[in-house]
Amino acid sequence: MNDEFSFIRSLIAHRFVESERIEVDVGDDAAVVIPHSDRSLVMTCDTMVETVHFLRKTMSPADIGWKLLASNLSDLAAMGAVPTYALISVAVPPSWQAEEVEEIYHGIYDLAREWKVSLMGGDTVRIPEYLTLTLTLLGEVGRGEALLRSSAKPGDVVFVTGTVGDAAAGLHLLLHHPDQRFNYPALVQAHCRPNPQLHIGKWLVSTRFRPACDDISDGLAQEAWEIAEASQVCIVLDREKIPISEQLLQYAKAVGQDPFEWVWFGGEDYQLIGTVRKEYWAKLKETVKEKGFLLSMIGRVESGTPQVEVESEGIRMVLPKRGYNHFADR
Ligand SMILES: Nc1ncnc2c1ncn2[C@@H]1O[C@H](COP(=O)(O)OP(=O)(O)OP(=O)(O)O)[C@@H](O)[C@H]1O
Ligand SMILES: Cc1ncc(C[n+]2csc(CCOP(=O)(O)O)c2C)c(N)n1
Ligand SMILES: [Mg+2]
Ligand SMILES: [Mg+2]
Ligand SMILES: [Mg+2]
Repeated sequence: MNDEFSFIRSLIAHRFVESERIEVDVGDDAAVVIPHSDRSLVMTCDTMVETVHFLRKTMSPADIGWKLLASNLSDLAAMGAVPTYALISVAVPPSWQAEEVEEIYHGIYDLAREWKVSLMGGDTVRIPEYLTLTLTLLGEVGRGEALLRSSAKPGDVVFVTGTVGDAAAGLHLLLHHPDQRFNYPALVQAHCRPNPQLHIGKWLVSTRFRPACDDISDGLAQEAWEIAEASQVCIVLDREKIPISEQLLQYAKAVGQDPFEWVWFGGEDYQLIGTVRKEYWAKLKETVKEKGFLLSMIGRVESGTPQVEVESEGIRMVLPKRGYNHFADR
């Protein structure tokens, strides 16, 4: 890598781009697109830093690219939005080769193609030590239709998509028992190649039930707390109803770990947690089967102190407001 500009050309050479609304493409000082006049613009941004979000031994370059876009798509899914355009900033240290960064872009493009996200530009700089990637993602949702953390109401049902805790168990496996990776493919997949729940987010908007919604990046407990606080309600989760995968239970047993540590506090599942009026839940559940989505009822919303409680065998306890926190040790 000895020329910034030819490096950028090689990165964007294979990009996915599909839009009739592009007025000025990559190559000028900024990109220009024509907005949809009748839809609201949704904006989000997430960063991945080597040593904090990945190590060379936990994820391949293509996995890193995939997950960078997936974590952003997941925030749009949580808003019920449809993704459109992305910008990527890469800060490359001397320890990373140009070809490896190109591999990262292949991972990004694989997922971008799936969701029709057009890469409209970015920035490329050097950094002394650790690879750092930031993706900014734009999307759209109907006016006033975005799903909010603040719309949970007493009486609502709490739901979650997929299974939770797998990504954290996968990380544990890749760090401590990498030789076991082929025995627990779902855990490795959950950590390295999460699937953002955009179909479900979009469908939730289309029902017009106005559910509350949040994506699980920092852990089920943390995200449930975020809904409880934003909506000023008490969320009561039923421990026995939390969807946990067979592989997570098997792996936890094999390595003598408490599965619930990953389930509650692990994070990076990129599933959705939300709440919806009780009378709409039955209707949701019907459609879910037809569509092949995995959606589980895991609790209820009550009035009272804004917090999260867990109920198990008739005993209720406050679930600690804990999850992944970048500054927890400061
Ligand atoms: N440095 C920042 N400057 C401005 N706004 C920020 C900054 N960091 C976060 N935010 C905003 O704060 C809110 C919460 O951010 P947060 O990063 O916790 O969301 P998230 O992407 O859902 O979580 P995660 O980062 O765990 O995926 C968002 O609206 C986000 O845009
Ligand atoms: C090597 C390594 N160590 C720890 C973790 C766990 N981890 C890092 S960031 C994060 C929360 C989501 O990030 P953010 O809040 O920035 O979106 C989690 C659970 C990892 N993935 N890799
Ligand atoms: Mg964030
Ligand atoms: Mg989020
Ligand atoms: Mg996020």
